[in-house]
Amino acid sequence: MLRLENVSHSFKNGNEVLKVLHNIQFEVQKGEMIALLGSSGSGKSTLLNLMAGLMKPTEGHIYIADQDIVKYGENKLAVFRRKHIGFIFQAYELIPTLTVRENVELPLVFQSVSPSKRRKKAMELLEMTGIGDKAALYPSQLSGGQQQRVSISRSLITEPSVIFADEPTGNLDTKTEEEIIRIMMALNESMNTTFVIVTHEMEVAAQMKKTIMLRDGYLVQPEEYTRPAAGGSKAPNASSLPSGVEVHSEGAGEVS
Ligand SMILES: Nc1ncnc2c1ncn2[C@@H]1O[C@H](COP(=O)(O)OP(=O)(O)OP(=O)(O)O)[C@@H](O)[C@H]1O
Repeated sequence: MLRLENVSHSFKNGNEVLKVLHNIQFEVQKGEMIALLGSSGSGKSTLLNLMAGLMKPTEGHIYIADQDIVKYGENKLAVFRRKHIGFIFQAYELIPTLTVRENVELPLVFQSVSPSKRRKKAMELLEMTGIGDKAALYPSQLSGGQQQRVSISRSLITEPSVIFADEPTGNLDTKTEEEIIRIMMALNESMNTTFVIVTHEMEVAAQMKKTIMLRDGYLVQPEEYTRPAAGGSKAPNASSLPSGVEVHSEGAGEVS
């Protein structure tokens, strides 16, 4: 479903080249829900932008639905994104002048789906996320958790191959965070939608069946995440993982 092969990325600042991702390799199967965990600056957003086709990696290949999106030009990529990728953002990113239902419908407007079909599908998703009764309200009339349910409904309406959620509970209290995670897990089960959830919160990651961790741009094993590296920024190795946690770290071991 989603496969990264030897993905590396560097940013250029003047004459300086900063390598922020090193030989990232992993695979996410259809219907899986994984957490991408890492502290601030570890490279999570960069990796997310690459996987979502918003940036191109310096090296490597990214396959989504068996297509290498790295080879795509801008126009093809934009079409591909609309069809295959859904987003959930930390700050919800809802349009304040549209009602809840209209916000959820919006991605289908760009796909020229008829108004009655759009409305029906939006209402189904709002019922599934438990806010069908809020359809006629505006985002500002909703709590943070309710706004995130709108955003989740919107991300699902195009039936994307994969949904990338960037710190989806970052603005929410613990109880609401649990609700949102529970909703995403239920949708993952019932719709078999693939989710990649970016977070720096261990509590969120702990609820996922599979976790991928980044530190200093390398994939690492879970204990490496909390333990400071001896002797500076070293690429860790991966072995003896707790059950249910899958970490791939080919290429780790080099420090450049
Ligand atoms: N456009 C850019 N130009 C130069 N360096 C960048 C750029 N974007 C990110 N970086 C650097 O890349 C590294 C990884 O940043 P990234 O935003 O991917 O981390 P993150 O794990 O998402 O952090 P956070 O949790 O704080 O959002 C950081 O050292 C950052 O300074």
